[in-house]
Amino acid sequence: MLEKLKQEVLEANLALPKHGLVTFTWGNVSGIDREKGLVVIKPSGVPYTKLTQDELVVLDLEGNKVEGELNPSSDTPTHIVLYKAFPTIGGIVHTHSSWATSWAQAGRDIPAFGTTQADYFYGTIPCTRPMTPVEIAHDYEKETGNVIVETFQDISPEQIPGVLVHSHGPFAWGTDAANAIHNAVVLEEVAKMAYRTVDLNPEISAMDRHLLDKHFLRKHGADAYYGQ
Ligand SMILES: O=C(CO)[C@@H](O)[C@H](O)COP(=O)(O)O
Repeated sequence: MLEKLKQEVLEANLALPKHGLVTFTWGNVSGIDREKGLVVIKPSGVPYTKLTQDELVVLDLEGNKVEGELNPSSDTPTHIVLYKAFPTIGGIVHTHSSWATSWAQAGRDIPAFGTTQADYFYGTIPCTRPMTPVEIAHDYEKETGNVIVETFQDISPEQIPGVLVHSHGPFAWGTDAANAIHNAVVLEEVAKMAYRTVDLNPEISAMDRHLLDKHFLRKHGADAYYGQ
């Protein structure tokens, strides 16, 4: 079942340690087959060095396990909420990557200070509000998805393919698992750059809108400024 998607999700999970985005078993990647309404995700707590395609878990969008012997990632409810709320995304990555997690723990949005961020994020990368004691006690992982959706009520997930979950860490997404990994790597890099930017110049403000538009809106399409 879903062999091609499983291969994509396995490769994306194995890319997490390769890119230095995870320590031990932290983090997880999933992908979705929209036609079948099925999600493939990493099993919970399994070391990446030992992860195999057969250990991936398949679930439906109600969270019912369809295939797999192991328990799915503990963050599965978050992934499912996001797949339901953001119908154009095909893959989701969660990490505790150091720089992005530091912004999440500080409860800070990451403003767009430069073209590196502007090429992938059309402005500020938001941090969610803190969750309430009731939300935490009720179903932390599902409520994490809900607070991300709340944060994006006026933001396009295609234009800002990532978020910082307050007191937890980053989630990134994309058209598929590989694209979500790409956005997760960029998120961590711009989190590092932004910290150093503010450290070098505490008075710095977000980048000029015209430059942001040029880079985000003109990076793709017929008159793209970048690539072949
Ligand atoms: O934040 C947490 C646990 O507190 C999770 O995001 C772990 O980092 C990954 O959990 P699994 O995907 O292995 O269940």
